[in-house]
Amino acid sequence: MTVEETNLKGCFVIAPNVIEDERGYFFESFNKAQFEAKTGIATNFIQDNQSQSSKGVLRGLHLQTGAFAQAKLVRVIKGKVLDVCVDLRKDSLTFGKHFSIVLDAIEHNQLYIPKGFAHGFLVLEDQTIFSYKCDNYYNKASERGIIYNDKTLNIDWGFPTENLMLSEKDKALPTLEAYLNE
Ligand SMILES: Cc1cn([C@H]2C[C@H](O)[C@@H](COP(=O)(O)OP(=O)(O)O[C@H]3O[C@@H](C)C(=O)[C@@H](O)[C@H]3O)O2)c(=O)[nH]c1=O
Repeated sequence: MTVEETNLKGCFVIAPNVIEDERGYFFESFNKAQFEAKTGIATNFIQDNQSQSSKGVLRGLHLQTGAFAQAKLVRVIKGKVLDVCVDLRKDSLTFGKHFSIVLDAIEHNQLYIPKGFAHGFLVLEDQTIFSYKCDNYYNKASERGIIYNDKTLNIDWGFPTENLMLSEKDKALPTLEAYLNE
């Protein structure tokens, strides 16, 4: 696997070694020892999640705060997404900056998102299956979020916004400014 740090410290793009033969392909989707050696980050993933979405669905921007903050290792099993993470670490030089990347089931690329980031993705193909590892359990009371089209964050989702499909919960998320004043 190859690992490349993004413009946001501690946030990495990971490309697995995909081995192809006449039957199809094989790759190690997670290898703790290699991950830790190449990122320098000790991991303890304890929950795996999977979701399926139609094209035009946007999930996010989400995070859990406090004792239930989560680092995530995200990837696409089927289809394609534009994945976005936002640095909300208050002591970070890149606070408020985001990183975005297309993740798909052809490249099998992954994104490691540290604790203290908000995360979201826009689904670019129908029946996309998204999968991720988390290093902390789901805790409803610790869930927070920021509206995907926050003017300060200024994320280019590259998709006509009138066609997006969001949960009622996500439509009601606060701006970055309101989140910071919560
Ligand atoms: C995230 C989560 C949700 N749920 C439940 C709550 C709810 O009934 C249903 C769907 O939850 P949501 O609408 O929050 O699902 P979703 O919008 O897919 O939430 C996810 O979005 C992406 C962007 C992330 O980064 C994730 O951490 C997570 O917040 O699943 C769990 O049981 N465990 C979990 O870990």
